[in-house]
Amino acid sequence: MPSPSNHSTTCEKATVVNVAVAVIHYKEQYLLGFRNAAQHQGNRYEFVGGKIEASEDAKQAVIREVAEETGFAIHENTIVKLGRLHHDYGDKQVSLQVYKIELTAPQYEQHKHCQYGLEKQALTWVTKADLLVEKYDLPAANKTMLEWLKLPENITITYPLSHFDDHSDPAVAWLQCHQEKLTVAAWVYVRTKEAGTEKLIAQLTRARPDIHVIVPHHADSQFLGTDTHVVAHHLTHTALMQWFNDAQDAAMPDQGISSSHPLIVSCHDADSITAANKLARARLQQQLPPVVGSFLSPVLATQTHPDAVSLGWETWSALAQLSDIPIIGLGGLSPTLIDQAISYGGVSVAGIRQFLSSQKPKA
Ligand SMILES: Nc1nc2c([nH]c(=O)n2[C@H]2C[C@H](O)[C@@H](COP(=O)(O)OP(=O)(O)OP(=O)(O)O)O2)c(=O)[nH]1
Repeated sequence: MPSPSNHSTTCEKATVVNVAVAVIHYKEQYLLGFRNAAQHQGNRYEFVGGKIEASEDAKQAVIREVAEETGFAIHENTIVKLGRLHHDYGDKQVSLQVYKIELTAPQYEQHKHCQYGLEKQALTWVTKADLLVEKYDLPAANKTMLEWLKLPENITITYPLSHFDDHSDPAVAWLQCHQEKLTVAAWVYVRTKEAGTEKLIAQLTRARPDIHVIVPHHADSQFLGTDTHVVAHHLTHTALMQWFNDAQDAAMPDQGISSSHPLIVSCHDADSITAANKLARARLQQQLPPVVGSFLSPVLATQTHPDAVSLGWETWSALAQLSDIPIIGLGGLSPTLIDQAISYGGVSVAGIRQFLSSQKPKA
C-alpha cells in the first residue's frame, strides 16, 4: 500500500528522493548497471533501481524498475527485503529501500550475455566475492548494502556451558560439541556470560579458524587473541534499549558501543525495532560500521525459553516490515525454515540445537 514516505518528501532543508533498489543475482553472480556521466553519482556502478512513484509502494517500484531496465518479470520471484537507508550526498538526499532477488536459471541463461539494458545502460555480471571486496566503484550509500549482503542465511548460537552440566567435564563437552558440529565457515554468536566461556571460545576459534564469530559488544575481544574471526559485535535487547534511552538527549549517542565492527542487535517488539532503526541511522551519520542485522525473537516456542510468549509468523512479519535493517529469525527455528522466514520478511534464521550439524570441516 502506498505510504506518505513513498514519494519524494520535502523537509525544511532538502528534498529526499525515495528510491527502490534491486540486488539481482543468480547464485554467486550479481548484476550491476553503470550510471552514465550525466546522472547523479554518474560514472559509478549501481544496482538496478530508480525513484518510487507516488502511486506505488517500494516493492511495486522495484518490480517496475527491474522490468523497465532489464526486461525481467520478477513478480513471481522471491523478493527479499534487505533494508532501508538514508544517505546525504550533499547535493542530494536519498532514501533507499533495498531488495534482493534471485533469478531462476532460465531467466539468467536468457540474460547473461546481454551487455546493455532496455534503457541502453551498460550491464555487467560480477561475482559476489568481487562485489564484496569493493572491486566496483558504487555510490557511497551502497557500502552498507554490501555489508548486509555478507549476512549468511544461517547463524548458529552457542549452547550455554550449563547445557553440559551432566557431563563429567562440561567445558570439554562444550568444546567438543561445537568444534565437531559447527558447519564450515559458520557465523556463530558466542555468548560469554558464564565464567570460563571466554577461554573456551578462544580455544574453539583456534581449533576452527574457519568460523566467523559475533561477540557481545561489551566483551573485550582480546580474549580471542585476534580480531580476525570477529564479523560483528552484538547488542542485547536490554543494551539496545539502554542506548536508546541514553541517546534521547546525548550529543554522541553511540558512545560506549563498539566503533570497530558492524553491529547485530536483538529485538523483541516495535519499541526495540524503533531503537535499532535509530541506532542504524546514527551509525551511518557518524560513518561508523553499520548495523547489519537484527535478531527478532521469539518467532516460535523454544526449548530454551519455554515460558516466553512467541510472536508467531504473522506478528513477526509485521514487526519485520518496520525494520530498516535485515531481520534474522530466532526462536524455535531450523535451517530448513529459511524460505518461510524470507517469505515473511526476513533474510536469515538463527538458533542453537538445530543449527549444529555433524558436518565436519574439510581438512
Ligand atoms: N538505481 C540506483 N540508485 C542508487 C544506488 N545507490 C545510490 O545511492 N543510488 C542513488 C543515485 C540516485 O541519486 C538515486 C537513484 O535515482 P534514479 O536512478 O531515478 O536517478 P537518476 O539519476 O536516473 O535521475 P533521473 O534522471 O531519473 O532524474 O539513488 C543504486 O545502487 N542503484
